[in-house]
Amino acid sequence: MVANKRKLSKAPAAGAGQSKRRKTQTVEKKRPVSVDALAWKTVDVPEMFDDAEGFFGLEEIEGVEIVREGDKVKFMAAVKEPKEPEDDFSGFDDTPGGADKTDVASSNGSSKPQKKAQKKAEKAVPQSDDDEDGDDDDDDDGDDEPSASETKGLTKGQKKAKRMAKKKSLEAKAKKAAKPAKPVKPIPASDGDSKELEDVQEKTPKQDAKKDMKKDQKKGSKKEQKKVTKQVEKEASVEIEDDEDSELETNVFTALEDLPEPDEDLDMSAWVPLNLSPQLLSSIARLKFTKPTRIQASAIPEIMDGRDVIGKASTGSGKTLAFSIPVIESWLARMSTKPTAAVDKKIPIALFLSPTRELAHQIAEHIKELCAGLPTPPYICTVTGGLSEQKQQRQLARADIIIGTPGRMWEIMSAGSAILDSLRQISFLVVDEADRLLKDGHFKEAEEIIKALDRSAATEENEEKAEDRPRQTLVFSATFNRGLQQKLAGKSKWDLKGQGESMEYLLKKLNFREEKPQFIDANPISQMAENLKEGLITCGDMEKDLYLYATILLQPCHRTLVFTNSINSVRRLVPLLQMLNLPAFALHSGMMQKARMRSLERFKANAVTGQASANTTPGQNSTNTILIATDVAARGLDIPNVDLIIHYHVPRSADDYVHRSGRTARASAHGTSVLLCGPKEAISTQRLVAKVHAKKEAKVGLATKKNASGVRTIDIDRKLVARLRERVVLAKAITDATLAKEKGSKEDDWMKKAADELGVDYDSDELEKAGMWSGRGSGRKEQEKASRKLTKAEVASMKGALKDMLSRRINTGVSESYFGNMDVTDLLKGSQGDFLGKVDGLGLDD
Ligand SMILES: Nc1ncnc2c1ncn2[C@@H]1O[C@H](COP(=O)(O)OP(=O)(O)OP(=O)(O)O)[C@@H](O)[C@H]1O
Repeated sequence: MVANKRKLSKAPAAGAGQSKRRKTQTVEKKRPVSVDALAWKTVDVPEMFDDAEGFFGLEEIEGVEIVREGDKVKFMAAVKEPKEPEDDFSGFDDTPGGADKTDVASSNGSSKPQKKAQKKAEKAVPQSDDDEDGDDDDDDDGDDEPSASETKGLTKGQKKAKRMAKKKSLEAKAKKAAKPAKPVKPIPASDGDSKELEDVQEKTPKQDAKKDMKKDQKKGSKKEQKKVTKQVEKEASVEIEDDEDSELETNVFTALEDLPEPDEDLDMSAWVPLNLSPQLLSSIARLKFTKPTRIQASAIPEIMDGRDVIGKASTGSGKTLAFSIPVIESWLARMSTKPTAAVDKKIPIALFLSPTRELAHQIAEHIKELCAGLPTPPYICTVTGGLSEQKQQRQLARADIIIGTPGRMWEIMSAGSAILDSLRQISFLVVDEADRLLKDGHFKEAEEIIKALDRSAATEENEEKAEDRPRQTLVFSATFNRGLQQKLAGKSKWDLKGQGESMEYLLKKLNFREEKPQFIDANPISQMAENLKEGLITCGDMEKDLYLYATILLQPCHRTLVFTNSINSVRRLVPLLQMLNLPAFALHSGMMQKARMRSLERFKANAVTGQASANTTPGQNSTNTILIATDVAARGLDIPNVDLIIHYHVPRSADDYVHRSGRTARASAHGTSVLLCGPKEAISTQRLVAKVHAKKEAKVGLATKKNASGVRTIDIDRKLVARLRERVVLAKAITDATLAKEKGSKEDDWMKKAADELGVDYDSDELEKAGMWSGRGSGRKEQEKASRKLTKAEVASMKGALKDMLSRRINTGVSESYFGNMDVTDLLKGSQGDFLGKVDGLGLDD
């Protein structure tokens, strides 16, 4: 094994002996290259595979020598550059605000052909859009890692997609049998050194791929130059050992080096009643948190007293530290009494469960920040899907605190890993966002995890008695259903027998140590954050894109988070806003984990404080970054300076509304939440608002301007919005054309290949005529067809027209004949660089 490794590392070393100059010239010389540094060509598969799970992509490569050394394989190729990781919207400029700059036909006013193309576009892409009402098939309910029961119930389309993928894979295997030495490997690893290549081959969980490769190696000669096919998981979980993982993990949230030094003069007396250790107090001072929040002040002493706690407090009120501080205190106490025991036999002190991957990583970062000042901070391990399981298994073995999503956690626990034994000895089980985590998609895994934790290590069969168990249970959220709250608060009977698959049932399963856990409700009156302003804009069902754009332009802010109810909407809105020069990024559960993390990083990184002014060029408004997300971003995410939340689709439940809106106005910050409401959503919106504000006001409903609490109807300047229509229609036409072309060519390619293999003629028009595309979605198909028919020149011309429009400020209604008498500087002081004249924003500040 060692000898082999030496051999492998020797090959590049020989090259290293050459002069730098010679090295750069040896372009054609074959050298060992990582699988992912090869110039893979994507084999198109139809779009219907996009939402299915597992392997759905194929890539191929030619001109690669495969060299076998012992049980290792090297790929020899004349490849210069490592391949860039795939991005989500290949057809669009990845740079925020990226309306295509090279394709522009003219920037000097709309030319005749531009106008013609524009008209054609407006015809081809009507104002209506199936997607705007959120009634898509690709709902994303904000849960990560669907349970086994969920994947079992695949839709017809997904099953068909799986069947076809299987067929394709069998065909590929059959071809491979004829041509040996075609290694198949799942998912690209990133940085292409041969060590990583070994890791991928040794550790990939995709056993089929491994078997295929071994077979090929046995059959093939030592050196064969063949066409290699690799399978790619598209937007699915990636199981790859990769240094980039840890880099991303630590970069997503505040880097620890950035932490300020403790301020000696800080008055920390408000923390004294909590009896924290001087070490931890100094760590909190470093974070400049001079007093505990309400939930921290109430929950920390109870937890430190050894009680089980169910904590409820509004979004952004510091719940993470409320349950983390006592865990760290307990860990410090353990370290001071028996550090060697803890080191000898690593028993983690706590297991935290989170419903989403991003939240799990964020909790880890918050705890790391808290512990940054400690002489020996605890080792924290995140166990989430989408990243290398092998690496997580290794980290688990030395973890003091484990933070995981139920899906991946159960995957590891159920594999009979040694970690089970030590997990049974944890001192804390923390369930964050409990109302989400203990139901729906996570129910089964959560139940299994709890059962496994309670099984006696000795018998493996019997559950331990609660009093014998060392574990405290902490359950937190901003929302618990009202019936449950009453039970928890002792107002009705805590009798949860026979509740079936409900949250109450699982809470009972949590086997609290006490008959009744301590229920702490830090915000019994309102669930909403104190400094949140809520507004509602009514618009036509099919005008949401226009009103979304108008809201973003009218409300100057640093970061805007837009929530939709479907993945398709995210996929469509991101390029649409980019086409309108707005810096938009995507986040949904169909994305690969690294792409998700990258989006979050970009969303956080781009924001620059500062208002637009007369000097701001149109199109460079003061909204610095926009994240378009499904409910996967609704829970727990703590991103600074998010000042505006837009609900593009009305949320499915009042709780979702609370959590989405809670991404702004966190801690003591201010923020705004705006619902875009079409006529179809009016009733559900009324109900939702009534539910959310039920306790705060006797008379519930939408608030008037005078009645400032609750959700205010925003009197948006409709004339001004109308002035934005033309550019939105044009941007939408360009976006739809690009998306339709991409989708169309994939489908056509696939059908042609299938027809070829069957030996029949392929004619897409004939297929359509034969009614293959009729039924649900046929209207959308028609639109797509019309969009696809736009020529390249027409699209380029439309881009030119759009660029021209975006370069001009939007007149707010000032007659140009008065310009001579006006103070132009004052005139240009719009709330955004996009407007000529002053605009009033959304009017929620008065
Ligand atoms: N005592 C404190 N003083 C000031 N800021 C604090 C304090 N405790 C926590 N914070 C900060 O408040 C913000 C929100 O905290 P946290 O993410 O824990 O909220 P949460 O209650 O869990 O919200 P959600 O319900 O949305 O998950 C974080 O940025 C955190 O650093």
